[in-house]
Amino acid sequence: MICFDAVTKHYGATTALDAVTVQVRSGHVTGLLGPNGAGKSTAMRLLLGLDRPTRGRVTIDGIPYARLPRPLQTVGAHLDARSYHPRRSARAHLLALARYAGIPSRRVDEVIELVGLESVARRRAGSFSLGMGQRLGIAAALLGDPAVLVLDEPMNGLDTDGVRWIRLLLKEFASEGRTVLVSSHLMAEMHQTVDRVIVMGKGRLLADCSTDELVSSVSDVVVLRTPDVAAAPGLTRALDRAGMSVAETSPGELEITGGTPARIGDAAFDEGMRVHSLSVTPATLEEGYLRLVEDAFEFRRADAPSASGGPEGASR
Ligand SMILES: Nc1ncnc2c1ncn2[C@@H]1O[C@H](COP(=O)(O)OP(=O)(O)OP(=O)(O)O)[C@@H](O)[C@H]1O
Repeated sequence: MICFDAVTKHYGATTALDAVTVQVRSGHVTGLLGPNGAGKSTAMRLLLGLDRPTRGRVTIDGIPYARLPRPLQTVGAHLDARSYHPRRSARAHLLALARYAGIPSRRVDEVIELVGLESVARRRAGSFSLGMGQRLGIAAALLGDPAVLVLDEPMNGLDTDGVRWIRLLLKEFASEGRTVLVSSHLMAEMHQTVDRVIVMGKGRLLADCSTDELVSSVSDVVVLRTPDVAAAPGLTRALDRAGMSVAETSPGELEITGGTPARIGDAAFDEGMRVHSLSVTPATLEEGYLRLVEDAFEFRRADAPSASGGPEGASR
């Protein structure tokens, strides 16, 4: 388990992290989400001992990264798709890392196979595409067969196959009881990959919950189609009384939020309306995330006494 305990990080006048306390649990793929500048990379760097917190502590199973006896065998990290020597081959790069960490060289061939780089392993890494660089970075992260995996935007540059591959890899990793922390701006992909989310905004923790909880904070949209256009105003009033919100998007087509198809279908029946279709568009992680971030910052704008101070807001 990774623990951030009241972690603050200042860079001059910028507060990159503001008293963040959160845990990243084992056995889950946790998405670290937030707008640009939210503090995601800073959190990862502090976790990996690449920078020091101004206040607070970050630990991995109770130990700060710098004091881990075998760091590469404990935490595998991939922060940058181009973090290799361009003239070295992929295999030579991994061999050098393995030698440094006391990892047997046969593990290098294992991870090369695991990430699908066998055919290019002896090519200079400088000639790699962004996607191949991502695979090499992930190979390096997996080298020590670590219990914790930390990946910053690992899906960038990967093709559809590659994205699917990494999704399955991370899920399998977590199903073995390991800890996975992954950041990405690709919300549709995150929705399919992560089962927990940590959402940051302007250095603060906005949410720490399951993906399902965040998604269910926004409603599914139900679209009703009817040939009985004249009955639409009556149904709209009935649904409105029942606490749903309705928009007539075209004659005979209503877009309804806050209700289930069963409740809407029953209400239409009571109004004597024939219904030709009721289709549900499920809420997405992107919508839940956007609602959370927008609410957090609107709330602060309205209540903040000054630009530097504001209420704790939407942490939950
Ligand atoms: N080395 C640094 N020196 C000065 N300011 C920094 C440094 N690193 C980060 N910051 C600032 O800290 C804040 C958080 O940056 P960070 O890179 O952690 O955000 P992020 O959530 O990873 O953003 P992105 O999604 O754009 O990668 C930003 O305002 C950034 O400008």
